[in-house]
Amino acid sequence: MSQPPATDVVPAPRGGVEPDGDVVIETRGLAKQYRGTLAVDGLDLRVPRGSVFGFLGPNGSGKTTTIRMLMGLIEPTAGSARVLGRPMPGASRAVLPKVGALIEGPALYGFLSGQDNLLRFDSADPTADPRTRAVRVAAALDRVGLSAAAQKKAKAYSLGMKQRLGLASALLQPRELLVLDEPTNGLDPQGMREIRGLVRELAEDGTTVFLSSHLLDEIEQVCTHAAVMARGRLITQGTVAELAAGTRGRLAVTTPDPAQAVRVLEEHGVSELLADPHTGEVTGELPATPPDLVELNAALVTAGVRVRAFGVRRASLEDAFVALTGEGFNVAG
Ligand SMILES: Nc1ncnc2c1ncn2[C@@H]1O[C@H](COP(=O)(O)OP(=O)(O)OP(=O)(O)O)[C@@H](O)[C@H]1O
Repeated sequence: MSQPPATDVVPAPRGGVEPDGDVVIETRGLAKQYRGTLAVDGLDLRVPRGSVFGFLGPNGSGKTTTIRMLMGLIEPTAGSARVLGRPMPGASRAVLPKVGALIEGPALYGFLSGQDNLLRFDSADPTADPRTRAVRVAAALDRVGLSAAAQKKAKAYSLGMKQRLGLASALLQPRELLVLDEPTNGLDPQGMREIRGLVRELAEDGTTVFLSSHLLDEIEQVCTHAAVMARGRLITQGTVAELAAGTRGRLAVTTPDPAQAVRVLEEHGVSELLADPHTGEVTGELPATPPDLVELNAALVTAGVRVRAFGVRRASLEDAFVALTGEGFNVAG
């Protein structure tokens, strides 16, 4: 039998990112125009295989529209998208069986049990083998921790349980890629923790997970990589560590003398100073060559500023977002 010749030629990484073969989602100039709204504008996205990729942006920034194009549910106005190396929507039939997707909440029948919902999903899949159906449904329920509630009607499930059942439906078949649109939306902190734990476990098993969120701390907690969207445009993408390292971190001083503190800090090169009159906290951006923090603190005290707390806050993705867009990460409705 003839084998393709072995080759050790690996395509050169472009711009420090993974070679093409290791990218599960790639878009070029992807755009979607609705009447009067450019929902997605010239998107170049690269999602490395094996990553937990956070697709981050305030409400209305174009995340769902992008996901719908990636899943072949709507046609782009311009540009192209490849998922698992194949063009979308053209190759939907070949690609979608390898992708588990949960978009805008699971569509469940409330009057059916969790188990019966999954049996129904599975029988609607023409590629699913009916002989192994019961086993696969049981395994999916077990995977998301719903075995004990399998016989309960879905309408009696909590929101978190419904979301987990939705995830189970995406896990009935082995998947190379999971696409989750705002998987923790509306969940309480416990429900969020459960979903985050599940996402981590799935990633450990080798599934690439692409999840959208408008919650920065969620992305920081669970994702290895992220892309930041604002108003339909990609602001940046990379590893979460790289994104957060793009900002220097903010100095924070708590004091009953904020006006004086602002003056002293300004003299020492601290910029973008903000004083919160309610908490007495003064924050600011340290200069590129930061002053010695011990001396800075001493300068405040010498100038008569009473210092309750003093420190540098670790740069977060939120800082990165604010630095990149010049706007706060407020959910824009
Ligand atoms: N079917 C549609 N027709 C017209 N405009 C739309 C349609 N779908 C989305 N939009 C608009 O496109 C923009 C992007 O919406 P999209 O839902 O993709 O954002 P999002 O980041 O996913 O936000 P959310 O988290 O609120 O869903 C918004 O201004 C929205 O109003």
